[in-house]
Amino acid sequence: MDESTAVPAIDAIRLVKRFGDRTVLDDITLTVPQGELFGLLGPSGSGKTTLIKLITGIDRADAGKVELFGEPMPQLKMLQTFGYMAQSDALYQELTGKENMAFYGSLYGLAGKVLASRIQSAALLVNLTDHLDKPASAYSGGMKRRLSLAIALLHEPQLLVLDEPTVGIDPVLRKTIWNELRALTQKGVTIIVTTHVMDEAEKCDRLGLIRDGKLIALNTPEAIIEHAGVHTIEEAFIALGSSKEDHT
Ligand SMILES: Nc1ncnc2c1ncn2[C@@H]1O[C@H](COP(=O)(O)OP(=O)(O)OP(=O)(O)O)[C@@H](O)[C@H]1O
Repeated sequence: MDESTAVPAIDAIRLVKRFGDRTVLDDITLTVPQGELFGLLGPSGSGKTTLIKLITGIDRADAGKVELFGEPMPQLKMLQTFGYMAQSDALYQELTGKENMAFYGSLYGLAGKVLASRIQSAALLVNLTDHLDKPASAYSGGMKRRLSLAIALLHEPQLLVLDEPTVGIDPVLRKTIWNELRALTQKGVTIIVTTHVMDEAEKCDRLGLIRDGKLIALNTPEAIIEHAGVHTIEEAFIALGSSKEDHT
């Protein structure tokens, strides 16, 4: 491993985030090496999105720090480094799929033939090629998610930050997308993804289990299963990760 790949893609150190007097993230330390497919798993409200927002610099921590590729966050120049797919789609409803992609692509400095070819390949990946000329308002929820994913991929970032990317996407396409995510990591891209889908969690190189703002497990899926003394990630998640909030 050379010097540049030895720098972790994500280095989050002792992160604390409070909303009012409520501590939503409590002393989270997490290092994701380059090329890893890392999954964040946790009950609803456990703090996954908040952690993602601190990693991308969208929100600031009350304590602790985040570095991406050795650079402290937040930092404007780092915006080129990662692609972010938020939980809610930030699409222009009146623009077509292609126009949405062209708009976001231009924000990343893409233009001309390069932009056109990136739009085509990203659209192909998420199976939207035949729908590129429809307005986003005419897309289903799953199509909007796919368009958002395509946008996150457009500038071929070194790091992909995906907050529940496959919600509303059918199982066949989900599989295709996960195969592609794996292919991207094989090219050295780092991916951090939040998910509620257990078979997706099992595809990750390592998982972080969050509960009530604390990282309660951080390991490979196999090691987490073994440590919890169960047979599947779903059982491990229930054994380690269930909270009262989740059973209401
Ligand atoms: N801006 C905010 N102001 C106040 N509380 C917030 C804010 N953002 C998040 N929270 C609270 O922080 C906690 C963690 O929220 P977060 O969205 O990170 O959870 P999550 O694990 O991503 O949940 P889900 O799986 O449902 O998306 C929740 O209790 C939420 O209500």
